Amino acid sequence: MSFLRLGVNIDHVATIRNARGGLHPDPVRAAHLAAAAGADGITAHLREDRRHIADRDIERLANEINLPLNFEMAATEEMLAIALRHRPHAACIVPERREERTTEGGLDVAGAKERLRPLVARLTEAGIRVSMFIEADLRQLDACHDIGAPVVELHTGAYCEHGGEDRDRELARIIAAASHAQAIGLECHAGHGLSFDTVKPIAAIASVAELNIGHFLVGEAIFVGFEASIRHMRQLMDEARRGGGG
Ligand SMILES: CC(=O)[C@@H](O)[C@H](O)COP(=O)(O)O
Ligand SMILES: NCC(=O)COP(=O)(O)O
Repeated sequence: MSFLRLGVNIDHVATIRNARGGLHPDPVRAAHLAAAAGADGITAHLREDRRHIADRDIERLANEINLPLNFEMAATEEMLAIALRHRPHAACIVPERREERTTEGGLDVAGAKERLRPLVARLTEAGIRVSMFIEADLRQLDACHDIGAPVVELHTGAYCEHGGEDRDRELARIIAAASHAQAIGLECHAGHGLSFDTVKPIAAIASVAELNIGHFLVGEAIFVGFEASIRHMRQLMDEARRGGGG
């Protein structure tokens, strides 16, 4: 069974820091703790409104941590310039609306291929591995393949938010999308809203290579500590991979 990487998203360490406008808690310190806890990568989303992660955080993460940095960014010239400046391991292109509380869905790649194609090319030329944050939709997957993106990240928000038959339906969509991604040669990641209660069915999907998880881990850290929160998530992911789905 293939290894499943855990990318820890530290956005909401910065949310707490920004609540008072100071320097504590430091997202880069959180990234070091995540590495010590066994994270395989760090994810950080530099939003246009800088509501949590700041430009200085990205600069320090790029220069100070030894784990691969997955830079989440909107498809804008501003963010492209920042990505080219810091050359993260990966860039995940995500939709953004200033008025949204959090990411509400996947990027409509199929509806913007000619706008996104040059962005993917410029990031790729800089040695940055490009991921597209999309819904579990075969048309979106084919569009990502068409524009040359090597990686997709399937949005798991609807799966996490629903229960019962609706969650089962979302899970089936994600499983089918992950299978299609593998069939057309795309590396498949998944993320958004995952928790201890929801992670195992997603982690059990053999064609998913990476999960990006943040908000829940930061919240759980308030009660058990950041390293323990991450280690628990890692244990659940490993159990799922060994066949302990559920
Ligand atoms: C793309 C995604 O699902 C998250 O990584 C993203 O960072 C969510 O935005 P907030 O972190 O601002 O909630
Ligand atoms: N792309 C998903 C991610 O990085 C983390 O999302 P969340 O766990 O903070 O909802």
